[in-house]
Amino acid sequence: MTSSPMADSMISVVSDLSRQMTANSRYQRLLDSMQGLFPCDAVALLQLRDTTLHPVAVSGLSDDTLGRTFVVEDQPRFARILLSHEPVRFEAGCELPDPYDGLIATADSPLHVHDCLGVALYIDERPWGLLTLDALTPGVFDTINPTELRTFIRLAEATIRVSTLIQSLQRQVVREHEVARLLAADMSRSELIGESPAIRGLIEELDVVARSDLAVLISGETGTGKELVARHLHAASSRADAPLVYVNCAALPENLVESELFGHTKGAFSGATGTRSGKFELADGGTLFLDEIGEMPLATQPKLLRALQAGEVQRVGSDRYHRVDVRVIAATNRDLKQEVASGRFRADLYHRLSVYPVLVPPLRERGRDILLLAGHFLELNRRNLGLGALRLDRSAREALLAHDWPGNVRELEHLISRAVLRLSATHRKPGKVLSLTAELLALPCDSTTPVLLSDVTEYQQRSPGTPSVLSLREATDQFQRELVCRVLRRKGYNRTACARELSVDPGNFTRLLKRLGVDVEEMKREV
Ligand SMILES: Nc1ncnc2c1ncn2[C@@H]1O[C@H](COP(=O)(O)OP(=O)(O)OP(=O)(O)O)[C@@H](O)[C@H]1O
Repeated sequence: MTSSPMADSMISVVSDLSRQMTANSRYQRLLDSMQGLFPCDAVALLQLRDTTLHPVAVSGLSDDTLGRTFVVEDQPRFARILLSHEPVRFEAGCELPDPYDGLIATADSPLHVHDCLGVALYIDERPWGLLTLDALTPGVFDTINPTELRTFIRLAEATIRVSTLIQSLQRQVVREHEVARLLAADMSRSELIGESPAIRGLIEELDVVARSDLAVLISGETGTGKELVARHLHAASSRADAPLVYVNCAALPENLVESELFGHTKGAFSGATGTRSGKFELADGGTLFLDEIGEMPLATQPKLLRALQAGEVQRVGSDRYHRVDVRVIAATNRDLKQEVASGRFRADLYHRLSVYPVLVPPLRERGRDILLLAGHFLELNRRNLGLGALRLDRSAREALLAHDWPGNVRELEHLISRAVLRLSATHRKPGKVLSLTAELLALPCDSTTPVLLSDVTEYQQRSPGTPSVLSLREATDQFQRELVCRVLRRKGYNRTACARELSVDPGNFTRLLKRLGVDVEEMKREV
């Protein structure tokens, strides 16, 4: 039995359908079969995205063709092919400009003698893109059998259909994994510990507002538990089975804000190597938590406001809008009303976000909750370090209750972790109940940045010029100032990079600079 070239090509393309390969290789193999079957010097497959054609596979055209795009409006040949449901042929003498002018890899004769043929491809009745064939020999397309061409086009459409289906399933799997990861993180930490009237009142209020979809603005000093409050709200809401997506507005680089929040299409900007969903899309059906909202630059606030008002987002580089169903919770340790008054925060965005304002009380107003929380952190550390029972002795309890906690619950958490670590280094006997004393707690004056007491002592010994009468607070500040300046210089005055290096939240880092009186702009000028 003899086989025809058409039958061989069909068998090759059809068997590729059931093979595992990337969309690009699938398309490339389709074009190779096409070039073997029909007399031509170049073939190309172009995908229509909005109003532009993007080459996704080429054969016989110069390598850079894949990096180009063709605006349909500027290319009358492509426009004509897209409008037709039949193959469109452009004879050698056709006056319309050739989009591949200069791109045919083997061309050594003048381009105007080309024969071109193009076919629009349809997937689910909608135009997907087009296939083009170019030949250097005029009239060569006369020999093409129209039935074979039609058969091949249907096969090409089936290949594209399979490929897009596989891609969308892969995207769905990636999204589901991401959602599952976020859900697991949500489940883990949303319990708010506290029995004081301040915390009981807060929890009652949260349980009421959780049932609604109102935008909540959580305010409170640093480390009071605003993120935990957001987790609690989400976990108690009807959206608990959908993700809570976290965005740190202080850490969003200004040039990437839009792409982080709304996503981007492939090639939207240099570095955008693939299509990516933004935080809004990831939070669809769930909650978007905008932490440190007060740090969001004024220039980006209108973009956020627009998305919140319209309930739809546009990926960077795309003309299309996606509807999203997102509940927004924002948090700040700034006085946002004051920020509005001084022109640093937009009033309209403030009103949009603060439909239901919630204030998280500072730790110093929670009375004996300090001891409950200390017990909670002791237990966490005990488990992590595999220790036996741990307790606070009387001196430790009194010291904890007497301190005014400028760094709030986070300060307490760090303090207990350090003390347990010190204790575990010296007492390793199994089965013994270990007691934490006030001395071991070594309560610092400020712990927004966890600096060890030993670091400060070492600093004082290293700096002969430092007067020995420095208080612990002064010595700590001086040590922090020097450390911060050193890291700033090393990191080219990039605050985000410095915050990362010092393991400090970027918002806290900015506040630390302010407190220490470090003026980055001034430092730059001095260089
Ligand atoms: N009531 C609480 N019960 C248990 N843990 C708490 C409580 N409040 C805060 N924490 C813990 O204290 C730490 C700091 O809390 P969180 O990060 O929520 O504070 P924050 O107010 O968002 O801080 P920042 O203003 O710096 O962003 C976290 O580890 C959190 O789990």
